[in-house]
Amino acid sequence: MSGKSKNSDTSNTPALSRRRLLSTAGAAGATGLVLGAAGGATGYAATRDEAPAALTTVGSTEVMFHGKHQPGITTPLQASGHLIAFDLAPGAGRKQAAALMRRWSAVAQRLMSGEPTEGAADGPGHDTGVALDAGPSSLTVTFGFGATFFERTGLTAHRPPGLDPLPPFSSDHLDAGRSNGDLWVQIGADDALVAFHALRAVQKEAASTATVRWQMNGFNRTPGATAKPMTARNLMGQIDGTGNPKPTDDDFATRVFVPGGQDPAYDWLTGGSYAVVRRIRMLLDDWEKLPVERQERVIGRRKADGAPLSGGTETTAMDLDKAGPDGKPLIPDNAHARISSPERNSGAAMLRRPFSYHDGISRDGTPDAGLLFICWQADPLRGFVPVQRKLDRGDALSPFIRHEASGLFAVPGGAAAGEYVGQRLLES
Ligand SMILES: C=CC1=C(C)c2cc3[nH]c(cc4nc(cc5[nH]c(cc1n2)c(C)c5CCC(=O)O)C(CCC(=O)O)=C4C)c(C)c3C=C
Ligand SMILES: [Fe+2]
Repeated sequence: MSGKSKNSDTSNTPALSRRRLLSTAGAAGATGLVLGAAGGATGYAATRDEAPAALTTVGSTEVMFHGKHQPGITTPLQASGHLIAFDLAPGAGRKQAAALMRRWSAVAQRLMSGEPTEGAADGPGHDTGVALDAGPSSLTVTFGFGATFFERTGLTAHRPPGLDPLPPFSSDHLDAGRSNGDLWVQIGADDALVAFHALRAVQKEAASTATVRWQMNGFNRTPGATAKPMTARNLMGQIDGTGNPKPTDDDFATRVFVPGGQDPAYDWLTGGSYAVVRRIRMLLDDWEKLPVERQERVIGRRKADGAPLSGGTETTAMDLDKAGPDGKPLIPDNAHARISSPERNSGAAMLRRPFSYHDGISRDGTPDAGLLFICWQADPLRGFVPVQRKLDRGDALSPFIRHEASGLFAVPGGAAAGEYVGQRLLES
């Protein structure tokens, strides 16, 4: 696995990075927990010359930048994530946006392969050194365009209908300042410093072309923290992601990626996808007061192992018709998993790929924590929108969550070698 892409859609020959060759972080891989314990308490300082050793799988795993689809969509969840949205600066139009996408793509490619950025010491491309000792660590950088990007760049004829604004939902408590944006970048990595390094590089390259509109930070479980790989848990403690479409499903690609052969005006989006981003706060003080059996009825699945309340294991299909001895359905009528299931939504499905977030404690003492819900689909009107409409009308989870920010972005297909992301739109 070492040095190989985990993303089959973007897999390619792995590059041996300079950073990896110079790395002394391999010592962490070799000594593992010992370094973890000592390093954590006292910091680590080499006391004698130590031969560089191979990086662990976590550090050395590289996801390819070039490919049919952008990385960060089917890539396994990473431990650390940053979302950042930009607005084009006054006076910046199509030409400046194209130059920015070219710069961002070059930076993303270098960082994802474990190389530092390149640039003059006093320029935006100057590497900050934050990730110097680390390998690629499954870094992905994914770029998207919001509806307003097309007006700003004079490309409204190429704005796809899938970018029409999301409808309002009764449960929305949206903060406009933390919603939408001309450009959106999703960064994920299995090392927090590698992810932060990429965030700074992306922000600095935006230079005078685009200004930050909002930025959010998230996390997931660290690879290796569980005895076996498993579906992630969220901050409510639930196993979250079980019902996701699987890359092995026959209809996976048609559900998640925009097909070719549509209106030529939107050809640039072939192989791309739409990302719906929602910052959903969890009202954890209320949730944690519920006994586990009630929590399980809210979702319709068991907390310990994610199995449906109709029986079986996590991977057993939910039996929505199965009733208990009292004649009532074992998976309650308002259970979140029932209401959101494709079976109850004319097949509507999406690939959920979230990060958890914790932004500290609010003045009232409650944690500002929840889910940076990101879902991917070929068409939001056949993915997020119908499902959220239905959830909005009677989901048992609703009293325990609050949608606080929202974004919808068209994410172009992956860049071919020698191309930058979005080139097919910006040079159409
Ligand atoms: C509109 C889409 C969805 C929002 C918003 C949403 C928020 C949300 N969900 C959980 C926790 C769980 N969701 C689960 C399943 C599930 N959720 C959605 C959609 C939205 N969730 C779908 C399509 C599904 C899959 C349904 C199916 O096919 O069975 C589950 C069960 C496990 C799983 O399948 O992933 C949990 C748990 C939270 C906490 C949350 C907002 C904070
Ligand atoms: Fe859900």
